Amino acid sequence: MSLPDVPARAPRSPDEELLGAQLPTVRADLDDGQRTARATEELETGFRTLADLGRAISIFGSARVPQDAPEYALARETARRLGEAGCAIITGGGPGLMEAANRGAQDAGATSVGLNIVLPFEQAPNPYQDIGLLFDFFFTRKVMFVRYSSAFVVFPGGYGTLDELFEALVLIQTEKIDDFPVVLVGVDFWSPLVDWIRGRLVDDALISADDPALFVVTDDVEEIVRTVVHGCAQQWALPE
Ligand SMILES: C/C(=C\CNc1ncnc2c1ncn2[C@@H]1O[C@H](COP(=O)(O)O)[C@@H](O)[C@H]1O)CO
Repeated sequence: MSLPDVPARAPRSPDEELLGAQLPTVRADLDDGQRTARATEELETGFRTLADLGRAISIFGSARVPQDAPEYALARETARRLGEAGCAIITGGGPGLMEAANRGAQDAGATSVGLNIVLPFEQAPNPYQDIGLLFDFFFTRKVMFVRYSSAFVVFPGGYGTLDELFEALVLIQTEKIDDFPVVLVGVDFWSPLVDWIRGRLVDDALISADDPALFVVTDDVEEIVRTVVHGCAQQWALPE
């Protein structure tokens, strides 16, 4: 079958240049060696920059929550408390709950890290970052969240937040990582998903009966800090 003769448009992002490289409709600007080099460079820069970060927690949540929302205040307070407990805070560096968490880290004088992502639309990094890295690729950035943190604290969010949550759960379930707390903050927000996980995924035998125990759901900052600090101590072989 011959390919249609259509004009190839410029890729809108490095992701599209990579992921659309087989398509006649997206112009291929690089060869595979150059694409590999681009991803490798992101990994190397991340590894070099974060090598001495020490204990850190990743906090995730919606890019769209405004500053006056209760979730913003809770994310800020959670990050502050985790910062006071001696942890650096890592976020996606964007607006909304990412900004709240970076801000809370700085409130505590803890190191505040933003793993910013280049997006096809205009987007400024939030101004509360001590270390800001800029990634073209989501997949290289995701390596940093897991490698450099000892737990994920996940606030309400959309596709991006769910992607980050489920990545961690798959890594734990498949024993790629262990002693890695995942805390879902917001009982009201997360309960329908948790009910579906139990009532559908467990009942249909798509996950094991004990897989829902891979995460904790709470609204309580004390419980978040306790759960996360315990996981950190296990990973870093620290006394509690
Ligand atoms: C969509 C909008 C802004 C997007 N800006 C982002 N900047 C940095 N990181 C982002 C952004 N969007 C998603 N992420 C990652 O996913 C999580 C939030 O996604 P959600 O879909 O909003 O839940 C977050 O933790 C980031 O790592 C303007 O509205």
